[in-house]
Amino acid sequence: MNDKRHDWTRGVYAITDAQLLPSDRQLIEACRAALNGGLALLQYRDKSGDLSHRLRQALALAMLCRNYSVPLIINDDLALARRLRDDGYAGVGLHLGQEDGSLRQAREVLGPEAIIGATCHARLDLAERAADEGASYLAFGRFFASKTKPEAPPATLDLLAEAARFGLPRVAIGGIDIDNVSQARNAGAELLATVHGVFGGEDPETPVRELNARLNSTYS
Ligand SMILES: Cc1ncc(COP(=O)(O)OP(=O)(O)O)c(N)n1
Ligand SMILES: Cc1ncsc1CCOP(=O)(O)O
Ligand SMILES: [Mg+2]
Repeated sequence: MNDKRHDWTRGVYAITDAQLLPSDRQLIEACRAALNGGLALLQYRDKSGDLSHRLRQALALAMLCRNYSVPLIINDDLALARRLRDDGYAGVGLHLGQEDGSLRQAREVLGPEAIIGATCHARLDLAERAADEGASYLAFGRFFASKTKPEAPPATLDLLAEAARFGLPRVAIGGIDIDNVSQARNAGAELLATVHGVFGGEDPETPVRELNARLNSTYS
């Protein structure tokens, strides 16, 4: 991470989706537009299982994010995050769900500076364990109906206030869009993560700017 001024702990956290962005060109152009709108974090989320495809796309996104001083978060894949950091992309981090391996081990592999996020669903016990194992942020949700993961377990917004005790940035995820982003923010989320809220339309820059307009005045 080469720009100490970028505060990744608050704002819009966009997550890519291969169904919405099927080609390399669509992925890069959409992420460039979203970054122009002002992202706190960008996550590359690929479920193809094609490791060469994943490496090619992740390298392109790591180059792009470095130009904007925005950390790129790799979903699921510790080896890929490690490869990118070893290749000089110091801002690259990792997001781990409950089925994606040990956060403690990921912290040992990636070192103390890497951003490593954890899925906590609607459970404070998972948040406590993740915090103990070295998580950089805690993700809760889904709070609203999700087009991307309708099957994700539901959570209620009061959970976010309870999660303040861990002293880590709180991420809200699941159906986050311009109509409910203020609700999630006012409930305590510092980071607002979304797939369709940013990449579901034609031009990602506009929704990111609109989300930021709702959020910026709420941070002291
Ligand atoms: C910021 C953020 N929060 C939650 C998730 C979900 O992770 P996970 O439960 O591992 O599910 P998949 O996204 O891997 O299908 C996330 N990716 N990012
Ligand atoms: C990855 C993930 N984890 C819980 S909900 C979700 C999907 C978020 O996508 P959307 O913002 O389109 O609901
Ligand atoms: Mg996962």
